[in-house]
Amino acid sequence: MSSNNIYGTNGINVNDQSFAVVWKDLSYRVKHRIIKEKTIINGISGYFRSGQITAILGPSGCGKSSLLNCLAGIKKKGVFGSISISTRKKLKIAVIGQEDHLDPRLTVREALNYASRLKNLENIDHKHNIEITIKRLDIESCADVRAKRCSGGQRKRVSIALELVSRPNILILDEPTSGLDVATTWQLINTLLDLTQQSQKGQPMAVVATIHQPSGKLFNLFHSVYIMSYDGQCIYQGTPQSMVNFMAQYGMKCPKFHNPSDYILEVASKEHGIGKPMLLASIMKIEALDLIAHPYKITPHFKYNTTSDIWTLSKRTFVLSYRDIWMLPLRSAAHLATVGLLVGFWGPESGKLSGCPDNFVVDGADFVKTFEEVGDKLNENFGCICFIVMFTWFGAIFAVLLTFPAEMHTFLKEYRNGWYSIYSYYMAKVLVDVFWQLTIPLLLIIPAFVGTGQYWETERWRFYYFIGICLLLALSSTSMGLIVSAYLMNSPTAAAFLGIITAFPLFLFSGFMIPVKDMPNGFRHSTWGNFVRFALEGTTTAIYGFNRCRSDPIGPKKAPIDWGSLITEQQMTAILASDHINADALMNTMSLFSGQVSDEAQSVIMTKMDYHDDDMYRAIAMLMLILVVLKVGTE
Ligand SMILES: Nc1ncnc2c1ncn2[C@@H]1O[C@H](COP(=O)(O)OP(=O)(O)OP(=O)(O)O)[C@@H](O)[C@H]1O
Repeated sequence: MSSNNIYGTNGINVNDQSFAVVWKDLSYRVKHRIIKEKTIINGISGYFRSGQITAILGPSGCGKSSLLNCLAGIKKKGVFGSISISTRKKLKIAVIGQEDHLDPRLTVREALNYASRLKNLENIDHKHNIEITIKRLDIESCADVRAKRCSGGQRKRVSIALELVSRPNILILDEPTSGLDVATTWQLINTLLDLTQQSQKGQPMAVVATIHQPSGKLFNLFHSVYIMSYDGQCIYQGTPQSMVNFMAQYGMKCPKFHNPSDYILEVASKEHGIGKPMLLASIMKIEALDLIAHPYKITPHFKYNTTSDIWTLSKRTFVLSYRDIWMLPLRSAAHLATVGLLVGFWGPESGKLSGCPDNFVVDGADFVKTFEEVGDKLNENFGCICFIVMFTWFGAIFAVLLTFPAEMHTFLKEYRNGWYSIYSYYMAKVLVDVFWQLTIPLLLIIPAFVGTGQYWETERWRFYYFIGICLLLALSSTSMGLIVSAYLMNSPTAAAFLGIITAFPLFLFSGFMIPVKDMPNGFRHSTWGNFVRFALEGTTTAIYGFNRCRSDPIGPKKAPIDWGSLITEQQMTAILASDHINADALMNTMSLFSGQVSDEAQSVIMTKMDYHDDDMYRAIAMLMLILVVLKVGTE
């Protein structure tokens, strides 16, 4: 090994207390539409070690963030080469991305409290831990302020504090100084420097950060700098102080009074010609031949306390949901306002008619008129039930589509940093969601059911089944919302659009427009996955099925209708010849109606829609099945 070699075992020697991470011939390639494969990181080597802060610099788009993601294990696909570590001990890695993703609804102290409880497995004094962290990061002035009110610099510090509550061994930061003024940047880097010097349970911390164009003074603060060129290659690693000499060795003299970091960045972005970064990259490749890989692999290893995590996450999710100043009041107001519209539109008598024989046998009245009136009213009420079902679906899915994308980024950040398992997060979300889903939709379902005069007076169970089916639908739509949001987490507008668009096929094939039995084969089969169909089938059957005609309290029981006496042969001939009466529709409704004038009498709507009592149980079973499938999908 040559004496002036940057790498070499001396450079990264480690003792029992310290550790080093070494990457050799690391490449990162991604699929590309035109050139098939794009190389982002191009066979680079390097290291960082505990007790030091290593700054990664380079022109914009050279692959700094990609390198951090590879080192942190966030990127795995398309990563080639080796990343090794000098210790067998399990090290905690915390990654802080360019965006801080702090929840605006929590104060800094509250956020730290949840972080401390989620991240520390041991039973520690959380209050003490939080106070120490607040002092270390110098965020006393904003400790009791909600995150949205913190300044840019404070937000960066809070992000670091959230990770520090569990004392990570490696802290990886992507552009922690972006958007900060010179003084705040200086303060932040000094805080990071302090962290590397403070022992973490006997093990010093390693800090790696990408930095954009530091001042000369700031550049000299780093223990080690790692410079990348425009094409994802390494052109220098070492102390900032020795960089000028290193470059001068190869004919690249930093002009007097020129900031050395600016000069190497100019070289890195080929401002002084393409040959200079190529030359430095080749030299670094030769130097890296002496870089010795360590025997152990970095394997992010997280331990969880699932029960305690679910409890802490549930508390946090609950606090966040009721602190959302718009969502909860708006959702509640929308449900209540819709009840007003619904009752005003359909009226309190909407559900009174049963569609049973009693409705049609009115002494002295014109049968045809009565039948049409009853049929129309029943259809109107069927529309009312369909509206309740659709609103339940909409209300539940939109609440998720609009709120989840913001939470998703926080979840990903915390999950990747080992705060908790997906299972804990999911369970907490379900527990809290179920609470809201069992309460908010009820603001619409109960008053709408009672206000539109649906039948339940002597058979309360109809009411409970109706509510139960609507709540199952609300749970299913929430799960669907979670899946759509998760897939489209970077595009909440697309998620909301998809949410609106899916309403149409769900509604169209729910059986409201055309009874399922009358749909063409392909469409009919597709309705097996349509939870709106089953909710409509279940709720309608709960109201009109199960011998409603026998227990119908409206009017005294009448004798079965004698069609022959109601419509004489001459009348029938006249009906068939009439231009005013739609003979086909009349015959159709009459035939439906004649089917129920028996001991098995059932509401005409059941006959018309081809619903049977068992359909209610099938609807419940199908909604549960769809819910399970969607919940599995959510995971
Ligand atoms: N998955 C991907 N598919 C296609 N291109 C990608 C992918 N990931 C990164 N890139 C490209 O790789 C290059 C490096 O990206 P990266 O974010 O690592 O750069 P950077 O040096 O951190 O940039 P900046 O300093 O501007 O944040 C960019 O050109 C980026 O567009």
